[in-house]
Parts: sequence; structure tokens; C-alpha cells
Amino acid sequence: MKYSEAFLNAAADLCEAGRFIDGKGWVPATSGNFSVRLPDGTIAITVSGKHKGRLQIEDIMLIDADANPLDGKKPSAETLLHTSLYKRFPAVNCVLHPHTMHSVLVSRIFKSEIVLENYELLKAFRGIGTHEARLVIPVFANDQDIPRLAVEAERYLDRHRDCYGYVIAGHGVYTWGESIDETLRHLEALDYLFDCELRLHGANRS
Ligand SMILES: CSC[C@@H](O)[C@@H](O)C(=O)COP(=O)(O)O
Ligand SMILES: [Zn+2]
Repeated sequence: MKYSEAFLNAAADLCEAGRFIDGKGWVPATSGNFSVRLPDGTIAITVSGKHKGRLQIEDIMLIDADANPLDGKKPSAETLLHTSLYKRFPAVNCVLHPHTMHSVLVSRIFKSEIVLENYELLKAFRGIGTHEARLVIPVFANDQDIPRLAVEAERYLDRHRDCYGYVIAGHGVYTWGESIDETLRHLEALDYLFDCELRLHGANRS
């Protein structure tokens, strides 16, 4: 398979993002998956089962918008969660899913949603210009049936298009943006804000 320059650049960027994310301890033991939408609508996504902090270019593969592999490799087990976000949001070009400890812990306290209010760091999210914003991150029950989980996320996002991410209980967080850099910014902000909520609720003594 001859990959395009756009694919190869996206793949290199995803490998670098993976090293950064792993440096934070957010993708232990092969968890997590990442993707970038290319200008032609195809998607560069991590293959299944690799350590996301030690990605090589060959660990990134190409799929179409309906999650079909285009190069014979095996995509992430959670590919449908990525493609459903790209279908819903034409401006989104990157989806990052790590298993941050803060997202797992916060889902033990907040069972249906996490409300983030009155934080200066809310301005890290695209389109938010004041700490007076109110950002709601839904929490979905974990499910090994990924098509069913995708439908649940889609139902929520149909009603809440201004959403920046969701938590899967006991599992991890999904967040997205117009570029890898923007999505990394959203991810760092969510991790910080989840940590704030955990400390506020006495669940994090570090
Ligand atoms: C190591 S368990 C994690 C997996 O079950 C899954 O949740 C995950 O995030 C990684 O799956 P992958 O198929 O490698 O994309
Ligand atoms: Zn996962």
C-alpha cells in the first residue's frame, strides 16, 4: 500500500502525541486509541493492541469513513466511536481516547455527568472565552458492545452538539478537536479539571 503524504504526516503526529500522552501516564498497558481525519475524508487510526506510547508509523492504519480498513490492518477495537464522531462533527479532525486515571476515578463519583463551572481553564476549550462558562461532560456506562456504545454516544451528541468530550465509566475519556494540538489541549484541560473535581470531593489526596 502506498500511503499519501497526508497520511504519513498524520501518522508521525499521532506517534508523537502518543509519546506525550504516555509521558503523562494516560495510556497504560496498550490502552487508548487515537485518530486523525485526512483532507480526503479517510481516517488515520491506531491499530489494535499496540502500546500507544511506543507507536511506530506502521502502527497507524487507514480506514474509510465507515470504519472499513483500507490497508488490511486491524483497526482499534473502538474504531466506531471515532467514526461516529467524525460523521457528526464535520469540523472535527482528531479524536483522542486515553485511559486517564482521573477520568476513571471521576466516573466513580459522578454517575451521569460531570459539570465544570467557574474554572479559568475552561478557556482552553474551543469557543469558550470566560470562566463563567458551564461545560457538561456526560458519563456513559462502559460496554464491550462498541456499536451499542456508539449509538448511546450519538443519541447524546444529537441533543448536545456543543459537547467537548465524554467519559466511559471505569474506562477512560474521549475528546476531539479541529487538530491534534487542539485535541491535546482539550485532553490536558479535562484531566486538570477532573483532578480539581476529585480533590474537591475528597477523592484525591495526592
Ligand atoms: C488494554 S484494555 C483497553 C482496550 O480494551 C480498549 O479500551 C482500548 O482503549 C484499546 O483498544 P485498541 O483496540 O488497542 O484500540
Ligand atoms: Zn479504551
